[in-house]
Amino acid sequence: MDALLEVKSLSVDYEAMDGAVHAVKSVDLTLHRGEVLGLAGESGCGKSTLAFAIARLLRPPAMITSGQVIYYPDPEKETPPALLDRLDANNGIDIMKLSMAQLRSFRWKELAVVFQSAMNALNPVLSIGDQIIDVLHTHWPGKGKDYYHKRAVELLDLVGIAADRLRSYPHELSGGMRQRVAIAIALALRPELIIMDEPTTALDVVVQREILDLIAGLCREFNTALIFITHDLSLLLELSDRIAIMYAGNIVEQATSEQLYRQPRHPYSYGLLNAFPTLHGPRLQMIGIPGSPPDLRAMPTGCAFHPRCPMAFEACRGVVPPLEPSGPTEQLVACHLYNPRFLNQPPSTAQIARSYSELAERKRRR
Ligand SMILES: Nc1ncnc2c1ncn2[C@@H]1O[C@H](COP(=O)(O)OP(=O)(O)OP(=O)(O)O)[C@@H](O)[C@H]1O
Repeated sequence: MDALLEVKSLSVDYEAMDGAVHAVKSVDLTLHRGEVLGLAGESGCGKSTLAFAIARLLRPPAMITSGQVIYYPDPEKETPPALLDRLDANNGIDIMKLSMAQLRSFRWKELAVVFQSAMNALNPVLSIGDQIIDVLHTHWPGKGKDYYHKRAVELLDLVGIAADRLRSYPHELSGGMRQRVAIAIALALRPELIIMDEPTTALDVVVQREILDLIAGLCREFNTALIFITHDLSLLLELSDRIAIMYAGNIVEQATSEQLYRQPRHPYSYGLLNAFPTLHGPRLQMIGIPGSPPDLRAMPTGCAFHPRCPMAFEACRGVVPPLEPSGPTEQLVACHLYNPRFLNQPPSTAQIARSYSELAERKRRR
C-alpha cells in the first residue's frame, strides 16, 4: 500500500516546573493512503499529543524534541505551489519543517482536524452556509458565487443536513448537527488526511455512533485517510483498518483491527481489550489492568509496562523492547515475549489471559 504519512522517531515533551513530561517518545508510524487508523490507550498515554504534533498544532509548553513527519502528496493532484520547494528527493514533505505560511496551505487542503470541541469553534455570528463558503473561498478563490453555494449544499448533504439549513446559525442547531457541520468543513477541500480527536465525546451515545459511522463511510468513499481517537475501543475495532496501541508515550502494538481483536500480542493490548465489555462473542470475565500508568517524568527502566505486566521477566526490567514484527503477519509488537533471544515460544492469547487471571487471584488472596 501507498504511504501517505511516515512518523519517524517523533518525541514530544511538556516542559514543566518539576521536570519534562515525556508525552510522546520516539514514535514510528506509517499511515497508508485512504486508511483508517485508530489510536487507543488509557487516558494520558499521549494520543492527543501525537495527533496534534502531526498536525503541528501543539503550543508551548509542548516541545517537539526530535523526529520527522513526512507527508507524501498525491502525485495525481496538484501540490499547492507554496509547498513545492519542500518536496524532498522521495516526493515527501517534512511537516515539521513547514513555515507558518506553508502550514496555512497545508492545513485544510491536505490535512484537516476535527476536535471534540469543533462544534463550539463555529462562528456564532455567521450562518453555517457562510462559514462553509468562507473556507471554500479562501482556499479556492475566484470560482464564482454559484459554485460555492452548490458545493456548500453538497457538503451539507454529505453529512445529512438539508440545504435549507445553510442559513441557520450555530445556536439554532443541535450539538450533533453542529458537529456534522464541523465535519463538512473538514471535508470541504477534500483533504488527503483527517485527524479526529474524540470528535463525538460531547454528544449522546446514539448520535456519537451515527456520526462516527458517517465519518468512516465518507473517508472510505473519498479514499481519505483518517487518524481517529476515541475512548470507545469496540467502536475503534469496528471502524478502523489498523489500530496503534499506545502506552506511556510509546506505540506498543500495531495491527489490523481483526488481528488485534483475535490475537492481541502485547499483554497491555490484551488487558485493554479485556477491560471493555463486548456485545458479541463469548462471555468473558472482565479483569482490569492492575495498577496505573507511570509518571511520564520518571519512567520505569526497561519496558514502561513491566510494573503492571503479569508476564514480566528479568529482561523487561532492564531493556526497552523495540516495536518489531511478531510473526509472519504485519502485526508489530514492542514486547520481549516475542524475542526469540529470550523465549523460544511466544505466548498464546490464552496464556496471556491465564496470567491476568492468576495475578487477579493472587491479589484477591492477599
Ligand atoms: N500542558 C501540559 N503540561 C504538562 N503536561 C501535559 C500538558 N498537556 C498534556 N500533558 C501530559 O501529557 C501526557 C499526554 O497527554 P495527552 O493528552 O496527549 O494524552 P491522551 O492519551 O490524549 O489522554 P486522553 O485520552 O485523556 O485525552 C499526559 O500525561 C498529560 O498529563
